[in-house]
Formats: sequence, structure tokens, C-alpha cells
Amino acid sequence: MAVNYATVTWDQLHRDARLLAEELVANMPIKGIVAVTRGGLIPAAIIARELNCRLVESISVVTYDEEERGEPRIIKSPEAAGDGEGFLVIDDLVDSGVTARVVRERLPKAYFACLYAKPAGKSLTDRFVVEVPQETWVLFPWDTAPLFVPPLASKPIENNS
Ligand SMILES: O=P(O)(O)OC[C@H]1O[C@H](OP(=O)(O)OP(=O)(O)O)[C@H](O)[C@@H]1O
Ligand SMILES: Nc1nc2[nH]cnc2c(=O)[nH]1
Ligand SMILES: [Mg+2]
Repeated sequence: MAVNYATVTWDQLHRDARLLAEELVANMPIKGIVAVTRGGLIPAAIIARELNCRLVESISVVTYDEEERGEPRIIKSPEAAGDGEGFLVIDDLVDSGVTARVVRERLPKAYFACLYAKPAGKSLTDRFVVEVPQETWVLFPWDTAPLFVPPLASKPIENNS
């Protein structure tokens, strides 16, 4: 399957996290936020700031062994969040939904929100900001770096004669 890339800049990420926070204000008050590490950490920090929430827990779910998708494992449990009641779970993205499913099993009463969602996993969220096609790979700002690209005119001109 062809893979397209969607690059998300810091500004876009910040804007999308604030848009999510605007919708989540309706759920206030909340007891706290659970960030799904690592991708959910920065979105959770932005949302915690907007919602004036100082209790931020984390859950870490590992779904890959080496390069292969393995049995998902929780390697850090969100002890402060109990069964999730009154807590908001934040991740950057839902793709297949494997991570979200594990998080929801561990925190069945939490509200699960993320910035970006692909069709296969979007039904596992309570709220997301932007839908992304399944075959698109989202490149987050922490995945990328600015790169020098030479001007078009500096490329050698092919001479077919
Ligand atoms: O819906 P899924 O198919 O489970 O994919 C979505 C998950 O994949 C990414 O995390 P990843 O496991 O790559 O780890 P990271 O957050 O530490 O980068 C992303 O941050 C989501 O948590
Ligand atoms: N960065 C990134 N990680 C993912 N994990 C699962 N899907 C994706 C994606 O589209 N982008
Ligand atoms: Mg993640």
C-alpha cells in the first residue's frame, strides 16, 4: 500500500491541542490527565496548561518488539488514575487502535481524546481533532528536522546529446 506523509509542525500541533482543549473544557472539572507516553506527553502538557490541571499521570504501552508488532504490554501503569473515573486520557494519535484498546481496558471509566485519528481506530476515541487517511503516516515535529534542499537550478542538467 502506498504511504503518504503528513507533516505536522509545532505550530499546527499546538493549535490542534488548543482546539481539543476548547472542547474538553465542557468536561470540567476533571481529577487529572493521563498522558499515553511518549507521543501523548506534549499534547497532554499543552492541554493540562489550558485546563489548569496539575495532576498529570502517565501510561506506557509497548506494542512493538524490535520491528515486529508484538503482544501489547503496559510497562508503566497509571496508578494515580484508579479505573479512570474523572480522568482524561490524551494521546497524539490513534492508528490501528491497538494502543487505545489496551489503555481503555486499563482505564475503563476514563475519557479518551487524541489529536489525530485514522479510520481503523477512531471509534475507540471519545474525541479527536483531525481525521487522517489510513495510508498516511503522520510525521510529528519530534520525528523530523529541517534539512537543506539545494535550489532546483543547482542540479546538474542532463545532457542527452
Ligand atoms: O493505534 P496504534 O496502531 O496503536 O498506533 C498509535 C500509537 O502509536 C504511536 O505510539 P508508539 O507505540 O509508536 O510509541 P511512542 O508514543 O512512544 O512513539 C502513537 O503515539 C500512538 O500511541
Ligand atoms: N509518528 C507516527 N507514529 C505512528 N504510530 C502509528 N501510526 C503512526 C503514524 O502515522 N505516525
Ligand atoms: Mg504513542
